[in-house]
Amino acid sequence: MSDVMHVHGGAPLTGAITVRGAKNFVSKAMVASLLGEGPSELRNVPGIRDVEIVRDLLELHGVRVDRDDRAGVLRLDPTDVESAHVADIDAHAGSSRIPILFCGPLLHRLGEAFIPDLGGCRIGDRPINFHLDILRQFGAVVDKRENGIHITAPRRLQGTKIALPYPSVGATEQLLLTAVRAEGLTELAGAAIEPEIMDLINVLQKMGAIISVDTDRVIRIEGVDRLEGYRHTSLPDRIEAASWASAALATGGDIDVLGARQPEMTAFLNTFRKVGGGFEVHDDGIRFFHPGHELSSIVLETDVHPGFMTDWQQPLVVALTQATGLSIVHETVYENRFGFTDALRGMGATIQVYRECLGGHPCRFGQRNFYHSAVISGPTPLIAADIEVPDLRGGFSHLIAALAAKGTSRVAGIGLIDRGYENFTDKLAALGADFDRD
Ligand SMILES: CC(=O)N[C@H]1[C@@H](OP(=O)(O)OP(=O)(O)OC[C@H]2O[C@@H](n3ccc(=O)[nH]c3=O)[C@H](O)[C@@H]2O)O[C@H](CO)[C@@H](O)[C@@H]1O
Ligand SMILES: C=C(OP(=O)(O)O)C(=O)O
Repeated sequence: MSDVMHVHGGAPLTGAITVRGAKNFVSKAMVASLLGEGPSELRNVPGIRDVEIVRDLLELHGVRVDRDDRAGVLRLDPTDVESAHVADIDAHAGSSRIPILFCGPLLHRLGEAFIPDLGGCRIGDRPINFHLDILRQFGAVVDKRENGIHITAPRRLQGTKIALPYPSVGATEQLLLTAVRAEGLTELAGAAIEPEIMDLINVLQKMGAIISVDTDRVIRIEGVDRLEGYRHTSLPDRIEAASWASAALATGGDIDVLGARQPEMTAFLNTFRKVGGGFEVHDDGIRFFHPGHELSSIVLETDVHPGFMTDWQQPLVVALTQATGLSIVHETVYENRFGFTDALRGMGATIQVYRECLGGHPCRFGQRNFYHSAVISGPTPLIAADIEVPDLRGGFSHLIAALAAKGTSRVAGIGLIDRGYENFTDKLAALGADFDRD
């Protein structure tokens, strides 16, 4: 399929679509299957590229993967896990953030692992220093190579006490996937507590792990000698759900997001309401709609859970171009997540980015050279343009902008969006969008 879409915008998106399992959970649960003695079964798995990447990596390590795409079921059998050939793994360099999470499970099973350089969205430097510090504290030896890292465990990994300088999602998952089979107790202070992490803890507990989570971001794990396979149904993708909600608002539409759930989206729903968006939580999902009157400008800071998630920011900014007055958005999780606003400016949006922390609280990126605050002045009608998709969420935001804009936009690099949005062109068609993807 072509990587270019021609979008004939200017009409509201209306109708119902379904979201399935969360990109940021399913890929981790797939890695967790490596820890089990027997097969695991994961349900509500979306057909996105990140799932394919992790499936390939698991297969390269000897995991047998059977899938039923329609039903969204993956069966993962790690009985014959073996070291993969470095050259094969190397081919996955730059593909996603997930390979670094193979460290703990592979060290427990094989005593060594080669991890290719990571990919994922280029929205900041995204170092892996917390991950490596954690692994070293468990007793692993890390050797940096040209295209990745080689990591070994000269003896069984030992439980340890760690405090994270920032509640990193990936580093918390690294710790969980390593501590569950390490010898003795592990305590993590300053842990991330995103819903996807809580669902990973559900999976690990089903496998036989002993994990407790305190309300003060402290997680304690008692290592065990053996874990079994699991059967689990993924929580829904709250980022995809919020993306469609923002699309409804930006295009003046009405989208029923089947599968979306309220508990993981509290912070988003509060903000959506403050902007003036309407929503209705029902048994099968959440319906999001434009209220038919003016939208309100807001002041917003992204944050770790339970705050307003950074991955919700880019789609919502498009909707804020249609709100009356000045909105301020302070991005505190990534230092470089406003690059996508260049294209929006080219489409008629009035958005200025600043180095200062404008949201109210100083963050790690203040007084440095990072344009991590944005002021959006609206409402401004959007006009069609030629756009190049920069990353996953920025790309979806550009699509929303093209759908809201009158005229025909050419959106290139659309394949990047497949990494995290299942069948998005079918869903757009179901919502009445007018486009060609040749
Ligand atoms: C696949 C996946 O689940 N991706 C999500 C995950 O990314 P990911 O797990 O990569 O994000 P982190 O929570 O680790 O990153 C948060 C911040 O910590 C910094 N950091 C992180 C690790 C480290 O070793 N050193 C360090 O400095 C990062 O540069 C960033 O500024 O959580 C992010 C925050 O909710 C989401 O935006 C991503 O969608
Ligand atoms: C930043 C994201 O993903 P990743 O960590 O996979 O790059 C995202 O999903 O918005």
